[in-house]
Amino acid sequence: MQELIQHIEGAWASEMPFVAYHLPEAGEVNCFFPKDSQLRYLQHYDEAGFIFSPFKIESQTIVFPEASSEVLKFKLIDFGKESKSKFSIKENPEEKENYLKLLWEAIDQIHAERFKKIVVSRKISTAYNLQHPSELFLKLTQFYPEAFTYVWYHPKVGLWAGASPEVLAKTYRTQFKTMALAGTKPADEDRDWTEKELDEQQMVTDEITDALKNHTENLQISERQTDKAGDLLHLRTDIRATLASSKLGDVLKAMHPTPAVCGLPKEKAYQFLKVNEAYDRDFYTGFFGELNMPQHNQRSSRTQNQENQAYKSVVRVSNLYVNLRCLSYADGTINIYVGGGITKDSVPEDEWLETVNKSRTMLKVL
Ligand SMILES: C=C(O[C@@H]1C=C(C(=O)O)C=C[C@H]1O)C(=O)O
Repeated sequence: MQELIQHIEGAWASEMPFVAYHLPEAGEVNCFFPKDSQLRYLQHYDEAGFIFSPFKIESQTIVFPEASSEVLKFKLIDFGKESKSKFSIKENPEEKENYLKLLWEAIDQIHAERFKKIVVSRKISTAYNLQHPSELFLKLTQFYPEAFTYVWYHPKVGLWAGASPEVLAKTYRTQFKTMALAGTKPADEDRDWTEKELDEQQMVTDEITDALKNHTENLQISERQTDKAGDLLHLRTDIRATLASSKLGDVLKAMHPTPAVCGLPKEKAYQFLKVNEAYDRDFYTGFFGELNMPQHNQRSSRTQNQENQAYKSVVRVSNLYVNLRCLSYADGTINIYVGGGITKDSVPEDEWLETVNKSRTMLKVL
């Protein structure tokens, strides 16, 4: 653990890129330390490494290639540091008014039947002196063991950190998994899901299923369930399929941005957001994670004349998550990114409150 902290702090102090991450419920932390600070972009989805992809489809995906990085694993130890942060941000009335205006605009457009759903968002900025990214990362792993937690840094981009509950794509050989995640309520709110929330989540399931139809076989859709993400609950449907002749890159192109983070119809919603959201989402609602990284499986095989014999197989797997419940940091400023899905039944004040609740996921670790 001490070694992990030293590695992260060493890279940070010498302004060298790194990523440290923890997959849901995993026993270890993985890290990439690229050997130089050149910014590399992904050319093809056959490459192996850790990728960091922005929301905008026309922008390039950054890769820390496996081949030119030091790739390390560290055992994760529960260090029992449950100290909640006292850090808070005062509500800014002007920010609230602007966001309510954006929400009304989105609702008006839905009533005018331009969209069925649109996910609007905002950025909350505050002065902050981030000294130790390893501390931030370990708190994330501690508070959100069920999420994909990470801290990512490149000197030419800045630092990002987060705790994402949302799988975009997992692959194991030809097996493909994703999920439709939508609908939000506080975990301590004792109420049923509303029609609005159920409808909103169904739209996401239908659209993802549709996008996958042309690229996969054997589509399987699970029952809908409630999923906990920090202090929030979401509705979730798991979707599995077999990748036929299509490659992961084609599937991602068909899926991203899903209606969990953009809207329906996709292209119109995307254009609306470009014009009406008064800031650049950057990597928020993009995706990130392991691309074609080796997974070592140890199995025992009993062959005809032999005793049990252990053998190792290596399978290349991908684990990509949507970049939600995240923050960025550069030059003494922290930005927390939050949004929510708007449908015809949305109430602006409730949607504002939802973003306030979502911001707590990151505020807790500051
Ligand atoms: C957009 C965000 O979350 C997404 C929107 C949700 C919603 O509208 O209920 C729920 C989960 C995510 O798919 C966010 O966390 O910023």
